[in-house]
Amino acid sequence: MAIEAMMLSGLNSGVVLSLIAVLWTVVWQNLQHLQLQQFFARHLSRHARRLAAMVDPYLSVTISEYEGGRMKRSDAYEEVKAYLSDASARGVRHLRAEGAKDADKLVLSMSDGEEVEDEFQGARVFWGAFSKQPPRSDGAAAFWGGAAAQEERRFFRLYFLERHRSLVLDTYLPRVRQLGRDVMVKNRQRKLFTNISTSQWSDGGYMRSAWSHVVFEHPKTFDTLAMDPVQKKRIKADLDMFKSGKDYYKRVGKAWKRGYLLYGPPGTGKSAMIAAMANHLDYDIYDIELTSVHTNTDLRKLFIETTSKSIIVIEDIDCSLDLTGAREKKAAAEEDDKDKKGGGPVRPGEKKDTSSKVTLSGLLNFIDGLWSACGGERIIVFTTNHVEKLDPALIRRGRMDKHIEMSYCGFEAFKFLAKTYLDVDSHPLFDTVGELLREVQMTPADVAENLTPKSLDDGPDSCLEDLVKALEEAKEKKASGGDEQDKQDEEEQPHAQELGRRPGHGEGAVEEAKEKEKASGGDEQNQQR
Ligand SMILES: Nc1ncnc2c1ncn2[C@@H]1O[C@H](COP(=O)(O)OP(=O)(O)OP(=O)(O)O)[C@@H](O)[C@H]1O
Ligand SMILES: [Mg+2]
Repeated sequence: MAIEAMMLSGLNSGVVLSLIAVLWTVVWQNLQHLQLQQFFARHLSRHARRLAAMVDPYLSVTISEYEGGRMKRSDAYEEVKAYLSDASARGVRHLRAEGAKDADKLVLSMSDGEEVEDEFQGARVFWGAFSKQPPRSDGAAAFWGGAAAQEERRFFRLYFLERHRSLVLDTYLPRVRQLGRDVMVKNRQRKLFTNISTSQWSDGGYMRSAWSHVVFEHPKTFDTLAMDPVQKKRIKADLDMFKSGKDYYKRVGKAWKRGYLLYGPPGTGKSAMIAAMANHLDYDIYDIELTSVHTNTDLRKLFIETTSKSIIVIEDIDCSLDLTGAREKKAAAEEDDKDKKGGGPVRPGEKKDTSSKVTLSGLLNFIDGLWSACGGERIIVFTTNHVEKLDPALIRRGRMDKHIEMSYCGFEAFKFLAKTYLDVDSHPLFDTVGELLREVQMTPADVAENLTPKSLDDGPDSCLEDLVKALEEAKEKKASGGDEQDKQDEEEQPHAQELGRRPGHGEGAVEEAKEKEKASGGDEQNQQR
């Protein structure tokens, strides 16, 4: 088709001949698997190349799917693929289809062996899509390459006339990448990744990717998250600043990442906040289940496989790792040592120790920018119900840059939820609810549940009555269970004293954190009350 077009446009026969020669070479490269070629290939393709060299003024640029020893997917390849997806739909007979953001739409790209023509400022260029079998690699390379190491190696090759060299290399290709990025944004389906247990990474000799994913479609946004409007505005501004901070991070020599610590009792909206952050930034989420990660090396591999524009989440960090008490430097160093010596990838047939050996030092290393050096634009979020249990080293500034307390529902948060769930700005029961919320602690999750209509007959009146009832019950329970609670607190006292903190829901640590934050002046406190 390309040849026909060239003839029609009246280009000289030398160009046509050269294109034939180039296409001939390409065809033969693609037919490598045929036995027939083994006989002719060596002679004919050499002649074709010689012919091309004599008359061929064409140059080519190859853009492969993987770069850097196949550990990292090439951004350029993805961008070219996205750019060509538009062009592909026009002139290509065989297309590959993938899902797009809009559930009914498909993103089309060229199948292997297809070719598409493009024109830029009077220069005509040709793109070809190819793939070849991966060479047999050793176990370690296959491990680090993951599933990708077993896949065919895809690449695009761009052909253009020598006289268009600088136009193509300096202007056209950067433009293609830029337009490709725009198409990617348009079609991007955000994903929620979860890590596969490391014992399944190497399954009967087949190296799997460390992550599996589903499409991320969480409806929570900052518009439906109940919290102090000033704090919400600040968090959004912080996220916006991060997203557009590429040059800033480069200038100050920091890895382009930011750590958030979300702490507070269960049901106060920590997970909801992560979803809102992902929706606000349009990022993917990588949810790391640390108990399924067996060594520090595995943790590094997981991190290397994350892509930029992502939020890496470790929920309930205090439950995932034994981080209580002082930092056991020696134990951590020993673990690290073991990890370096023998904790690496498990080969097929080897027995896997299933207990997690991820250490605090491994985790610190992970968030310290050492591994984030392999790519930018990543946010790391830890959540915990017990901030007092976390090692100070883990949450110090530079690691967890921003500490956000998510607390029980206050009157402002209640009014916000009433507006969101019931579409009411005021109601005679508001004052009663406000008073009760001052006396008992109820999480936004419980308030939201009470405000959710349970039948078609339910309206603001019945829902608010339900909430008042629930709050009164909680108040009674608190009054009758007060003595018991005091006893329990006394029992907990020794441990709390050991830690040098007051007992209870970690208020001591929270207060400490607040004081420190006041001193440093940099933190967010989501005081919903
Ligand atoms: N501040 C809030 N604003 C709006 N909805 C909230 C808020 N907090 C909680 N919710 C709602 O309550 C439910 C539970 O909240 P979420 O899972 O975010 O709590 P969590 O703090 O992550 O709890 P856990 O510590 O148990 O993981 C969600 O459906 C969420 O939409
Ligand atoms: Mg949660």
